[in-house]
Amino acid sequence: MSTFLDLQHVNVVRGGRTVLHDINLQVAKGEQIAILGPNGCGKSTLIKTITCELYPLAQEQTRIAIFGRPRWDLTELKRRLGVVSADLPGKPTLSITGYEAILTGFFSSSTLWPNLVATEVMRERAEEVLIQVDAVRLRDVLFGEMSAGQQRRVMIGRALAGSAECLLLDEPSNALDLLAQRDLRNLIVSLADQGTTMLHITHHIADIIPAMKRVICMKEGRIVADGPREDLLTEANLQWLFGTEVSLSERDGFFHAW
Ligand SMILES: Nc1ncnc2c1ncn2[C@@H]1O[C@H](COP(=O)(O)OP(=O)(O)OP(=O)(O)O)[C@@H](O)[C@H]1O
Repeated sequence: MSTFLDLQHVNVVRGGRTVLHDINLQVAKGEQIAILGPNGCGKSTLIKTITCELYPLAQEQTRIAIFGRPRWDLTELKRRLGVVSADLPGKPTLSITGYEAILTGFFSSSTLWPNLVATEVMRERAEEVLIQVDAVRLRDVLFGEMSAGQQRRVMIGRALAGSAECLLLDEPSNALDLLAQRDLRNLIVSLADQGTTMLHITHHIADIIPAMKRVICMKEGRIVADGPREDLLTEANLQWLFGTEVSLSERDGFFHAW
């Protein structure tokens, strides 16, 4: 199986402090992985390192390869990686429709600026994506008038439109109500069924869908465990990871923690 990501001995500094320590991580194309860890342990920093928004310290042993390549044109990399977070997109996105928001994925832009002309092929693909992410009803709704759950759905469509080969999901279910969380989870299940490579950061254990067979645990800037979900989604491990009492139950392959 070919490799999506290969990080070796990666250290990242932010604000003068090392926040990622000696990260070693290999991800094959087609894998679906959950990343868990307490606030501030470096999960988002890891995603930003993969998207080349942050760079590791240049050290002798450090290696970073994304889709097998150490160097990237950032526009091309942005197209091949679909990042979806809970952050509100910029102001220009708020006044475009769901359909237009999906089209912006082809240009990695925040809106359809006048110089960006969508081809017929792009338009057809955007219509397909609306169906793929079950957002046809949001086609003509202004992004700024959608609920947070609807916006997340369209943002996943935007990421997929540009033919992203890997989805990097950074706590996309934050601030969603129970129904929107479930809808988003179902969408992630269907994308996993289609073989989409995914790295999914979440604080909601129930978001770690059964297809995510590999779980990575981070603590204080380090990967402290990387293994099968059945070994790591245990009360003892989550208690140790988060430093608090955790009760866990399982139903239909989904875990619930409280
Ligand atoms: N812009 C920044 N400048 C300096 N330090 C930062 C910056 N952003 C984050 N950090 C620091 O980097 C460390 C890792 O932060 P990061 O956001 O990657 O953690 P996280 O695991 O994603 O947290 P959370 O679960 O709260 O989103 C933290 O100590 C944080 O304070």
